[in-house]
Amino acid sequence: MSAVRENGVIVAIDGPSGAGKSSLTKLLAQRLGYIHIDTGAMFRAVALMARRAGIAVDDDARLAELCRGLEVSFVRDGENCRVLANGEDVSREIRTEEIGLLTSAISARKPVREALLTMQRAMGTKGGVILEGRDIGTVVFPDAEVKFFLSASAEERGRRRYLELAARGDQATLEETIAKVIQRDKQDEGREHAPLRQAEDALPIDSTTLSIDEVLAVMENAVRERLAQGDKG
Ligand SMILES: Nc1ncnc2c1ncn2[C@@H]1O[C@H](COP(=O)(O)OP(=O)(O)O)[C@@H](O)[C@H]1O
Ligand SMILES: Nc1ccn([C@H]2C[C@H](O)[C@@H](COP(=O)(O)OP(=O)(O)O)O2)c(=O)n1
Repeated sequence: MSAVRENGVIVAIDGPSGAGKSSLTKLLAQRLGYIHIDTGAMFRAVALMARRAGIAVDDDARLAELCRGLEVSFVRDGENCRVLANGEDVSREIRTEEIGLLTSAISARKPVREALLTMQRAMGTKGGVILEGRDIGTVVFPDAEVKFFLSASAEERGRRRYLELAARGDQATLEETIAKVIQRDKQDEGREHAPLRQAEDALPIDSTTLSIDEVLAVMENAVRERLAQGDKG
């Protein structure tokens, strides 16, 4: 059990694409007054900048150089959070399915993981943060006080992503979207460095048949129970 941190505890929410990590992290952060750290957005920013620079996904030397010169920051914009890469608002560009697939490949590269690991630990060490991603509870903050592993069936996650894309005018079919979700799962789970997996001490939540509010209630209760324990020393 780690010493009480300056700003509160660290909450880790890991899980596959479409499980609800971003939605729940945003809501839980609002409920707790915590900072929301979208680590996926950080990897997406790297992928966007690499594509712009024409860097191949396996060119580790150039990816390492890119990361050394990259600052990813989050700026509150009312209810939402803007993602800045070296000061440029890339919030929309990083959310395309093309960047999502490219990110899955680039995030498997060791120099990229090492660079973002340093940034993520610097952002969260004092606590009072909720980090969402694939390896928060296993690699970034193995001593996080509260860990969740949020999942859902591939079909349900594909359906959610399909509805999200359709709302943005994307023409992808449901079948195509489910296939892409499964492809990303395989890439995220099968890579050598920091693969997606459930931490042994994470609370698993299968959201396949749960609403966002039902998942939020489970998460908020678990965090408040842990905070109460901390008060007892
Ligand atoms: N439990 C749920 N039930 C129904 N829809 C959900 C649920 N959780 C998330 N969603 C929806 O699914 C889509 C993907 O959620 P998101 O939070 O982006 O997942 P992730 O960050 O894990 O990829 C969003 O449109 C979101 O509103
Ligand atoms: N901590 C993290 C976060 C994301 N990634 C990788 C794996 C994902 O395929 C991409 C994009 O992550 P993101 O969370 O934005 O993707 P989803 O919203 O879950 O579809 O980045 C990672 O390797 N480690």
